Amino acid sequence: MKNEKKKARKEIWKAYFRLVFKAKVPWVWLIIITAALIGQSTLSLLFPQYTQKIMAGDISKTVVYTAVGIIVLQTVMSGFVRYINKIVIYKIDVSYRSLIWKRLMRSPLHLYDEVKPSEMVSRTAADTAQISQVLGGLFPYAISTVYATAGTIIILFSYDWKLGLSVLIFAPIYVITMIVYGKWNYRANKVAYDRLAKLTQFLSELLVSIPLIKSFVTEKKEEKRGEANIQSYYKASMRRAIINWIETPLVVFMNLIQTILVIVLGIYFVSKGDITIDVWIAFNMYVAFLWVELESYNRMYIQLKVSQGATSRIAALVDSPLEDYEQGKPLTKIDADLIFEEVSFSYGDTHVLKDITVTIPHGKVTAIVGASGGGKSTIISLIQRFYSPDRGKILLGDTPIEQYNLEDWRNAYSYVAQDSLLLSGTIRENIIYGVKRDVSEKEIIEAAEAASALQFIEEFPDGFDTEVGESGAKLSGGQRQRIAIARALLRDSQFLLLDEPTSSLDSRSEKAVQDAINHLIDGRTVVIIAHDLSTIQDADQIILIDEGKIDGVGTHEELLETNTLYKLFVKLHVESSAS
Ligand SMILES: Nc1ncnc2c1ncn2[C@@H]1O[C@H](COP(=O)(O)OP(=O)(O)OP(=O)(O)O)[C@@H](O)[C@H]1O
Repeated sequence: MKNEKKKARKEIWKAYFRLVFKAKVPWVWLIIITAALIGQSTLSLLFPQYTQKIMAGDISKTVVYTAVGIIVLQTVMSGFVRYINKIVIYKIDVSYRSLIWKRLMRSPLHLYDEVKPSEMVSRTAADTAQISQVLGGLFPYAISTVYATAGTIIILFSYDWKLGLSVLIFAPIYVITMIVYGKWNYRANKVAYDRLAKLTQFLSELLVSIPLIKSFVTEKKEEKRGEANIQSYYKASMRRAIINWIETPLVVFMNLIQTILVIVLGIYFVSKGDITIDVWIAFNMYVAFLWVELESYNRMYIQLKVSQGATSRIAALVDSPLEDYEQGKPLTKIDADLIFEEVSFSYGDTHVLKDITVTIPHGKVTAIVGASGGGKSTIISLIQRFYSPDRGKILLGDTPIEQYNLEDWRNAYSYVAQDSLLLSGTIRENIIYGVKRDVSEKEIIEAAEAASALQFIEEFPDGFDTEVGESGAKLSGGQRQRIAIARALLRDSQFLLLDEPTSSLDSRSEKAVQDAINHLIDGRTVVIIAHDLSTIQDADQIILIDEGKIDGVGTHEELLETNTLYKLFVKLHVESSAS
């Protein structure tokens, strides 16, 4: 257990170390801020010496002006330090946010299976802010505080070692108390942070599910769940506030004991003639200074501990492998048969595909059919190289597909999903999204027309300049699908992957989208997951998938003759259409 803790501590330091070198940390600014803080501490260390001189009756111009100069310089520097510090923190912030954003764009899809999108949001926004506070704020302060503490202790001893010892004897009691308190305070902080993260996750998930909540009339239930989360965060915050508050009386109490000790000992030494009153006053100022420094260790410790969660999450993201867009054979077209050779695949422990061996012929339409959850979409994901098979190979002709450059591979096909997502922006921007060549207005109009989308687009007052809203929310499902088909037409890939593009539509929209699909698939290699009998019947080849295995391959007629499951599938389909 102890060893594990030690290992975890070592790991977290390693994570800080790695992160420092992963992003563009503004080293020059960091050095400037650290130097400025050390300069400020040096002024603080000098000031009591001039106070002492004045107390001893030396009111020469040099002494008075220097003392005033120190105060003025300190005030100016503290403003400067605060300003520079903000700059450093923002610069670090921006470099980590950019780094994380780039990694999120280049991370393989399975990362998103493991981490919820709302958590990704908090990694990009909140976790990065914590790291930059630590690297840009805490580390320079820690260096200058260590410098100031060492300086104060040396000066205290140089005044009078017995008085110095009286302070130092008391310091361990203070440090131990503060470590115990610090751990307690850290736990309270952590609970509050965790509950805030839970509340944020809850809100981001629920707010995109409002239609679901309304249609199932679960508002009251969700109100209660939300209220429970809000209250739970409130309680943790209150607890944290009380524990934070305890710090003040605790420090005041210990400060009092220390001050009494210094006063009593001071009176004793002054009365004995060992030290003068001015030395004693300066000594007291240094003791007060030391307390301020010791207090800041406690705050830094808590900040460091609280930031550890964020650090390890960001380090895990930064260390996870990225998709490689650079290596691999160049490819312009997918122009050979696609061959699955004994392909098996699992999502974690869920075995989905088992020993799939099949050929998707070039230039033909292949329909994949089968019961829900059988693994049809997974086949399309494997073709897109979102995941790699656990066993077996997928070949283009006789070359394994992972040998091709990934960017070329993904540029070589077009994909239309079950419910196509659009991005906020205009209809035009969405139609040309991902089309990597210049397209004329005429081409856009032609693509929209072929996708049976022109009519509804022209009915909008702003036509192609109509804003589609977040994720295309201002359009209907059928309209979104037709825009996605227009996009696929403009990409003009010879290889198409269509994942039940009409599944979520009513029969009128389905008809419009079906017309668009017929335009799209004409003369191309197509893999289409289909549920409508007309698409299936027209396909050159049908692959019937059942529970991750291939149950039959052939044309509609062949399968009707030979495959019991297919016969049942068609019978059910005809019955459901009739009803
Ligand atoms: N990202 C994922 N992580 C874990 N399991 C997954 C993931 N995607 C799919 N699955 C599981 O894999 C199995 C096959 O899913 P897949 O989407 O390939 O089936 P499908 O035949 O396309 O189903 P449908 O017709 O309902 O779309 C299901 O049991 C599903 O729960």
